[in-house]
Amino acid sequence: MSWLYEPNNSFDLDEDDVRIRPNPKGSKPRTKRRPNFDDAPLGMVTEVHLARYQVLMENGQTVTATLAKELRRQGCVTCDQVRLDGVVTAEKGTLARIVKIEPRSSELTRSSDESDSADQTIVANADQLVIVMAAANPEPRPRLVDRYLVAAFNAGLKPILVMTKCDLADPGDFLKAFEGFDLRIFKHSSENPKLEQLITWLEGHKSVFVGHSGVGKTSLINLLAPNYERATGSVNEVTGKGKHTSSSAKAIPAAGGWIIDTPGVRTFGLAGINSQGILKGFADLAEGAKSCPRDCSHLESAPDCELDAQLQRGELSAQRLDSFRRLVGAISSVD
Ligand SMILES: Nc1nc2c(ncn2[C@@H]2O[C@H](COP(=O)(O)OP(=O)(O)OP(=O)(O)O)[C@@H](O)[C@H]2O)c(=O)[nH]1
Ligand SMILES: [Zn+2]
Repeated sequence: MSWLYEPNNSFDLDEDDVRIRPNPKGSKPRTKRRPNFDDAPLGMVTEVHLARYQVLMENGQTVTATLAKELRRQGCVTCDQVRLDGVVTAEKGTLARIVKIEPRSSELTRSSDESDSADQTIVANADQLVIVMAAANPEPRPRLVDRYLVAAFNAGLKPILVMTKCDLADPGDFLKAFEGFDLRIFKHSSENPKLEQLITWLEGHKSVFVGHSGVGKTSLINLLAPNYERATGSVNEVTGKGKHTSSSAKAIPAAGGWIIDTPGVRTFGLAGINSQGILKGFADLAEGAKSCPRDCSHLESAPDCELDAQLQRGELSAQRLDSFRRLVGAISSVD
């Protein structure tokens, strides 16, 4: 448990409170005693750039801040609710300090495909994932949508699939593969944008937009947030990959909620995600799966999978089970 959650009455120090560490400089030993920042000014991180955090405060001002050393290991990301200490003003050249990160309601992480490297949290506290795919040019990629769906369900985010460039091709056939998911679908064409339905879905939510290069994600965000100019140079034009030091998710107020643009995030690794995470997107299957043998893969090949028994008894939809198994298959093929 971190020092942030220490009860207020624990400020009487005794010897156990002193952290013993090698102290070559002979400076004073550090103690656990720290101020309580529960009432410090609160804001939301809208962007992280080169260890500087843009924090939108409750009074509408945007303050630039650094992250207290104690919080660096924990990490602070876009949409984190944070408390500030120091010079909390929007004045140029001043720097505040993030001294507390409020508990997160969700974490969207880009887990690596190599299980030994660390996951990278991209956005905190979001509740929707908007998957942007083009109907053509570039061709839609069903496997990539599956990966995004796994990431969304695992993080507890509601997915929305936006098909762009519907003026170039009819995405009807492509979309048939996604009928078995709890997934809202929006068809878009920049030639004739009719965004009302999408805007109602975005209202009051924090929605993370993801998509691979060229699908029209920036064009769409610019339509939804006309005052937003994406910072250029955050994505390498040649490799299409974001530079880790400079690219970060950026939260933009739009459509009565928040749109979070993710330059440089093209795909999500799936290592470390298990079928339990995917079941979060399949409430109708989750109950039955509890009766499965321990470590059941829930795949068609799994012996005694309770989901098969339920299917035979007509208690669940074959389409839903197929869709669930397709996503479980996607994570299994990585391991
Ligand atoms: N025909 C058609 N073209 C579109 C549509 N939306 C975007 N485009 C075009 O597709 C190209 C790519 O659009 P962008 O918005 O830059 O795509 P992006 O997904 O942001 O791509 P990156 O900048 O690489 O991340 C541009 O030439 C757009 O004009 C659409 O609905 N229909
Ligand atoms: Zn099972």
